[in-house]
Amino acid sequence: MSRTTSATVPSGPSRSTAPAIEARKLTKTYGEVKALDGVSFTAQAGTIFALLGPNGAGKSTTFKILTTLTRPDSGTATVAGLDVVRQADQVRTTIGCVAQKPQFDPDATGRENLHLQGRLYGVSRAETRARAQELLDRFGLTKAADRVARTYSGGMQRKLDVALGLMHRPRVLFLDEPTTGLDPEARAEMWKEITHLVADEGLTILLTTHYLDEADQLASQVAIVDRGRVVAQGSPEALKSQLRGDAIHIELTHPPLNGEIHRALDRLGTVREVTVDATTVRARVDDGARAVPAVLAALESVGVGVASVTVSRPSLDDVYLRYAGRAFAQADTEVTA
Ligand SMILES: Nc1ncnc2c1ncn2[C@@H]1O[C@H](COP(=O)(O)OP(=O)(O)OP(=O)(O)O)[C@@H](O)[C@H]1O
Repeated sequence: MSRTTSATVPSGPSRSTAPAIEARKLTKTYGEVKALDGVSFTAQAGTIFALLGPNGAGKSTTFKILTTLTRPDSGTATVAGLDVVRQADQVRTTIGCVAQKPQFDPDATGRENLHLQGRLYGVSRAETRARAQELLDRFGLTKAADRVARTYSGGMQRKLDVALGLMHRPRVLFLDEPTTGLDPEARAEMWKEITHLVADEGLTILLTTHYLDEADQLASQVAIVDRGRVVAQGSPEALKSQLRGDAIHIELTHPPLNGEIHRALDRLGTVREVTVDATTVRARVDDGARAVPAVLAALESVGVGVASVTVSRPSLDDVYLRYAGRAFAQADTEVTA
């Protein structure tokens, strides 16, 4: 199914009105693949902005353009008011960048890694020592500071990577999938650190993620990216509150016959935005609890077996479904496959 529409949802005031990042109609093609097809968004200073999308949506390509690692084919972007193509060198000293792949030297200690990073950025010796200690304390790495980084847990290694990105006190920090591969506890800790960073260091953070809950929890603004385009943008609350009523999620016992479910639910006149895939039906209704008996009866009348029914308030998953025309998990698996 093709995408339906796109939207920008207004939301409440942010801490500052100056844009820290502006992307305008970015395009990028790799051979036959159109990775970006006109990506535009604005992130305000002093906020956390999330680029949320399934695998292959174009998040990393946008990240690479904004951090000057690659150039767009067309379109423009500024970071802290600097053009990412024409003023790439200045952008590099203004931003911190934490890529998906580890950036530390596994055979050096945490402290040595931080000292080296400080020197690479031309930070004075005294400031490097002080900043390294400050970051080790902030990320709970002081005890492990003089152990080689190879011996750190996954969560500690990720924290060291973020600390490296902060050594030169950047104004804007880019985090590419900051919690991928972390266990739930390490993930929660990383979320806490990211939130504190914005408050304590006055940073703007742009993070890419394919975790809906991560964008929902952390970001004051989210741009949902699908197939190289921003299909919806706004605060998580504003995006969700746009969707009227409740979401109904029905797991079927076996794949449905083509068209049967749509016809049966349409006849009820109270069910909208019905999507059906392998063994799942999703739809929206004004009052979930009231609608469920009629929905189940309608499915039974066309011989469809139901394994479970869930009624929930709208989530970012529902927002994605509305604007991309397919469920987030389905899009994630399509590209992986
Ligand atoms: N260097 C490259 N050469 C060829 N194709 C590429 C290259 N980089 C990205 N692509 C393609 O461009 C599209 C967007 O990729 P991108 O990595 O930006 O997506 P993503 O949203 O970051 O996904 P993921 O979370 O899987 O990294 C994908 O189809 C990808 O295969």
